[in-house]
Amino acid sequence: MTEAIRKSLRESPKARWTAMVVVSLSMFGAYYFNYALSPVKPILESALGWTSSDFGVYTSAYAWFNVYFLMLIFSGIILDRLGIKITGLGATVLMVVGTGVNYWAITAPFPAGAQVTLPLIGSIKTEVLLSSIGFAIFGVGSEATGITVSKAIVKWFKGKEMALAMGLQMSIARLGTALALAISLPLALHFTYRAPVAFAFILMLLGVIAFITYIVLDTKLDKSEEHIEVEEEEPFRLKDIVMIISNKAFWYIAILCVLFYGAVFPFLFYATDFIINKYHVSPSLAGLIPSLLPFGTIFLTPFFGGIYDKKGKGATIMIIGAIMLIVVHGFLSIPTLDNWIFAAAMVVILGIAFSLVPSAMWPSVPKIIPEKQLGTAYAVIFFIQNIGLMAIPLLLGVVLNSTNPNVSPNKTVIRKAVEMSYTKALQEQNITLDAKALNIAIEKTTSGVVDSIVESVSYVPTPQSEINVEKVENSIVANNLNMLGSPELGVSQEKVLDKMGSTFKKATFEVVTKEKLNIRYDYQYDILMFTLLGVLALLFAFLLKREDRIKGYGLEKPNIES
Ligand SMILES: NCCCC[C@H](NC(=O)[C@@H](N)CCCCN)C(=O)O
Repeated sequence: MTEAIRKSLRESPKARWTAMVVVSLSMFGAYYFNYALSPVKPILESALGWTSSDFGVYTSAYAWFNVYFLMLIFSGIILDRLGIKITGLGATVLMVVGTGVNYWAITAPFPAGAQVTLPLIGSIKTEVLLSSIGFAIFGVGSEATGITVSKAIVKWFKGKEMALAMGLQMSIARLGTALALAISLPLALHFTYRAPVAFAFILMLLGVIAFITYIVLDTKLDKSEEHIEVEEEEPFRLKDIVMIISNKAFWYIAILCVLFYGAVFPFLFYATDFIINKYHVSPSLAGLIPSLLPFGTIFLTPFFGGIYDKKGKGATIMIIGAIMLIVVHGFLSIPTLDNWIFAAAMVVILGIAFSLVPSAMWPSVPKIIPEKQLGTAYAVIFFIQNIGLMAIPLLLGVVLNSTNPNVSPNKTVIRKAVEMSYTKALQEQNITLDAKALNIAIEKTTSGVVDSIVESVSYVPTPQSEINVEKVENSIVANNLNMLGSPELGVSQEKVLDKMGSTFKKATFEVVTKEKLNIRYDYQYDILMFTLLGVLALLFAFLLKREDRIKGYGLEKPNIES
């Protein structure tokens, strides 16, 4: 392997830490954009009529091209063959293009209800499809930048504070996530729902500038090593992929990665709804609890990285993180522990686990795989991780629906009754609403009723066999119209619609709670699935430690060479 230790620019702490900060800034915008639209979901629902499943399609699009077109694998090979500079520049430009397409898609005036029909996906709103394509292009750029940044950090920090540097790189990236959680909604409320995407576009341009600055530093590093005696490395060849995938320890890390991230990211995706359903809290408080996690990791990931650099124990750190994962999900699955403060404490512990494992896992890869193969190695790990992050939420959805078979049909009953109530009341009051506005009003009223029942009422649901769906629907409609009463003269249409919304919420609430319809999701089996992922992660962390003992990779040794 290349050994360049005589007066290389790497020897200057100022130079290598500057390089770390500059290259990490190219990922800051990526992590911002990844989460920029989540807080804006309700606004997009009312402004563009997006539904939750539209959001599901949009979110999953991040991995489409990386997984189905193997773009991540190609990115890894390109990185190892063409180097950090070309790959990083191409990848950051791709993020700009993807964000630009996304912005255009939500700005272009498509006719209301414009849809396209695609094989496998079925009918999809034109703007959802186009913004998803933008997000998929962005996903290719973002993941390719991720592996490039990792390889760049190894280049500057091998034998030095590599885990601290990687930890700080992740912190800088997660600051982008924190920024998205903090400012996306205010930006959208103050300007328009397009503002967070426009801001992401600016961050992506800054990301390209940051990477160009990094290229200058990287070129200086290469120059500083030109005259140093180095043992020449063989260039990367395609057969190197075989070497990577025939390495047992590499597979243990890749599997540990997908299991561990699979028990964190998809949990965060479902966490708000899980907390509302199990801990009886309002959606706004429930939304705050999962956001504790990224904030904690900003400080803890570099902290644990620093420990790994100085004291070693990389495999042990991963084992501890996996144990914490099991404890957290295990406790969250216990039905009687239903206090939200307890849930918040568990999320904080999950944050510690989510700092421990990444702080040791990513810097361990260069101890197992030679530097010239690192791009491909990181790419294969990211690829497997992306497959898991696409598949696990789908599996969770299937488990949730099959363990709660009545919840979704009962919610449909409520929605249908609310829809019938609006149609009748609007007819009676001679108001014509366009289909989009009507749909939004129905969605808002339905989710308002469901949320307030789940938050504030606890009852043993009536067995489904005893529910007469038609009778329940008719009672809801009758109660809604009865409570609404006759039209008031001289009141604006806006006020009438507001009154309909609030009255229908109250009246529907009364009937649903009287009939004791089951509309609360029980997440127990999903959380047990996360616990199982944790158990498997622990198993692979132990296997990794054993393999390290056999092969002597040095995972338990400090990263800083003395
Ligand atoms: N030096 C390696 C850094 C990896 C950080 C890691 N990122 C990922 O795993 C990406 N593949 C992002 C996946 C996110 C998908 N929404 C991290 O911990 O963020």
